[in-house]
Amino acid sequence: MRKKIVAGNWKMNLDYNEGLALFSEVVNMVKDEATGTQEVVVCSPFIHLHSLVQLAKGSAKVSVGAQNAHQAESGAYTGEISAKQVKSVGAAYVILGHSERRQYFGEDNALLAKKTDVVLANDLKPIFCIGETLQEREANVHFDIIKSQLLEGVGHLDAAAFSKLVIAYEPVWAIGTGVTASSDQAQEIHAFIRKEIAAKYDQSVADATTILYGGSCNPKNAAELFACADIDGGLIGGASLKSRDFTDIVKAFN
Ligand SMILES: O=C(CO)COP(=O)(O)O
Repeated sequence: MRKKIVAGNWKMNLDYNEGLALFSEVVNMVKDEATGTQEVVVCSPFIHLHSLVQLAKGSAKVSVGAQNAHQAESGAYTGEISAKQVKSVGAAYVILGHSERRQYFGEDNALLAKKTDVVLANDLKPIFCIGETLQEREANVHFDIIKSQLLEGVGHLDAAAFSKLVIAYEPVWAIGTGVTASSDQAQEIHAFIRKEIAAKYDQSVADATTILYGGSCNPKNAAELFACADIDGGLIGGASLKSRDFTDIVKAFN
């Protein structure tokens, strides 16, 4: 069956020492918790990755991920980081397609398809984000948007490659706003995503795909969201910056 995952996305927060201190607390707190969460992933800025991987050694449950990788294997791309470089420090995951990358850095589905290929070729697991804006939801085109983000971004993969992905549904209107999708709204979209995966591949691929919810997820609403049939965990922004809140979300799977 699919894995239950809680992932933190620190975004562009925390200096080096702050990140190490927070991560050490999370590793310690998560260690002893009885929870249905099978894997805890922390997606940090690049500067932390190597040290976090070292700190995570010995923790069966905690993995480390990056928040982006360039679509080229290597080359003259000043300021960029490749998937191979991320892999070389021992990270396991890379977030791709986050709405902040789509919005502020112009990443579209075609570019994200290339990034997905390079990330997979380097034996890293993409956490592939999709989700509609408020205007798209109000215009009632959110299902079309989500379907095209899914199919144009990762629909070119064969079933074996697709099965390495984690999908994250993050409605843009819920990110950092304090407005969470209701559990009914989130479950509706998660079930839709799973149905689309089944249509593209088959039911066994769909049933095995972890689909995370992200957007103002916090210790108060996590249990209700995670109890939904098609919600397999969370991608947590703001609340991942506080060890107690993040660990309480990890504990919300019971
Ligand atoms: O964007 C997110 C995670 O990737 C969600 O952010 P918040 O949890 O801060 O709303």
